[in-house]
Amino acid sequence: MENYFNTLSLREQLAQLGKCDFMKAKEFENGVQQLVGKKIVIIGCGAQGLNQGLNMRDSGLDISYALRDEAIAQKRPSYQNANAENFKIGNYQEMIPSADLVINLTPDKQHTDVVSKVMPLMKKGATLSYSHGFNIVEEGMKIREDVTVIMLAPKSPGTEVREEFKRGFGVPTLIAVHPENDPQNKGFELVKAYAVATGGDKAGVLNSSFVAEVKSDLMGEQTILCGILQTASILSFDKMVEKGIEPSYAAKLVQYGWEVLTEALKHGGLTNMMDRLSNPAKIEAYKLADELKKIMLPLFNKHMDDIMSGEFSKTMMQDWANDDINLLTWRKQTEQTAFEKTEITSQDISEQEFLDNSTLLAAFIKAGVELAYDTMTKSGIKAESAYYESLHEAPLIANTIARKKLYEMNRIISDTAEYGCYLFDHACKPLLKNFMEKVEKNVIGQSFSKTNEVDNQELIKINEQIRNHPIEIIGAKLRASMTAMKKLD
Ligand SMILES: NC(=O)C1=CN([C@@H]2O[C@H](COP(=O)(O)OP(=O)(O)OC[C@H]3O[C@@H](n4cnc5c(N)ncnc54)[C@H](OP(=O)(O)O)[C@@H]3O)[C@@H](O)[C@H]2O)C=CC1
Ligand SMILES: CC[C@](O)(C(C)=O)C(=O)O
Ligand SMILES: [Mg+2]
Ligand SMILES: [Mg+2]
Repeated sequence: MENYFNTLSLREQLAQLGKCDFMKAKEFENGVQQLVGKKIVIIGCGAQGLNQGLNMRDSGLDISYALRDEAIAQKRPSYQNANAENFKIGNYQEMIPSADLVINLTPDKQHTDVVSKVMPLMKKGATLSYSHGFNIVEEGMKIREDVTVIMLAPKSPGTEVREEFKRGFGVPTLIAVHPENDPQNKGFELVKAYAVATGGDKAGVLNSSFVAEVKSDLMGEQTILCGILQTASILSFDKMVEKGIEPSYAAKLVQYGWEVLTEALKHGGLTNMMDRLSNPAKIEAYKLADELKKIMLPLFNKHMDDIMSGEFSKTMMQDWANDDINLLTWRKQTEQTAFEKTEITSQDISEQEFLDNSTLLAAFIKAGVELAYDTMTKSGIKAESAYYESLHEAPLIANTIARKKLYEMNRIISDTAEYGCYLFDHACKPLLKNFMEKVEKNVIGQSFSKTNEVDNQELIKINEQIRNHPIEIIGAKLRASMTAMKKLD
């Protein structure tokens, strides 16, 4: 098997990377009809498997689970997840031959093995689905010619796929049909119905390609979504403690600060998030973000280049072949950080106090979102996709940190995202050493506004620059169609 993207001509690479059509509500008029009465079998019942299955069943579809024999025999968490929700469960031999749609929601590392086992059992003309295109694009997996291959990629952790659905909303979703596997020309209608069943149509669906999904998803998760949040959490916590802020207060400020800031981001973009700061703090956050962008640009470019060339996937697959030695070591190290181990204070912190005392966190979000968006769009990824993959998803990841810090984020995201997040984090922290040495507690841990005045002309210029960044333009357009978006409880 060879990297599919690298086998394409440049023309075809650009065409697939640039495929990204924002779908109108009326294109979903048929609802879930195409899947009603079809037997849908999900393989794996983890972060995506469980939550997509629950949404699809609530949408009136026939959902059951195929688990590997040992998961059933040992009643592993996947079995317990499916069983507790009263889903029908069986092994591959029992479940796959009668399935019309098989949804592979096992970890990316397992896809070649799982798909190779499942493919001979699939009935003629059935459909196989993925939620991330790594196996097809980076590993070059070939699927039987009679099988239709589709992808529905929620731009969200699995837990939030469910939470947003329960709120009557959804998460932005990329859908695609693999051009090499659509023998009956039915993939598009099926995957549209699948998007309605998971709730994606309420938040925004992009008709995209496997290639565009993989290259943008890997970039978003490694940089702004998980990498930046991890790096900035650890550095900000350590800085506060070094400057004498009570550790339990510092831990709480970081754990929940991301959620407060990105809730403002979700509803009104960077403009609204920055407007929620005091004017002196906004100016300071803007300046810090500018510095951060200069320092981190080469790292963002490196991640994008390595993702595009296949270098990233090659090194991660070497780790797979090496029993995940790097992933497991880095996971353990993250569990041992002082931020992770510090109990949070029971003291109440008001929403405004979170905003006032987190100028540096706001700067990290602004720098990370704009850099991720700019790097992706300069590499051929479309604006809508880059927006979902940076700004819109950041709050959904922040929700996981608010539950149980970085442990929860890294547990909920895919192993692929977790690996890329650590890779970024380890390269980023040393780059930020000099920057962090200059940081004082007036930008993290305490309020900036008390001691500072505002130059009106400077503020006007900064407001204009924040509002006119291209991500704010596309964001306002996309959010205008998110009429069902709800605020956090
Ligand atoms: N995590 C997320 O939120 C997101 C994930 N995705 C994509 O969704 C897919 C699923 O990821 P995710 O939900 O994180 O996966 P998980 O890590 O949650 O694992 C899913 C399930 O796979 C089963 N599994 C593990 N190894 C095997 C194997 N060798 N054979 C069969 N089953 C196995 C596990 O059950 P058991 O070990 O009990 O058999 C587990 O319940 C990936 O392609 C990922 O990139 C896309 C968007 C977001
Ligand atoms: C951000 C990580 C992710 O891509 C996701 C939740 O969307 C993943 O692979 O888990
Ligand atoms: Mg993703
Ligand atoms: Mg991912």
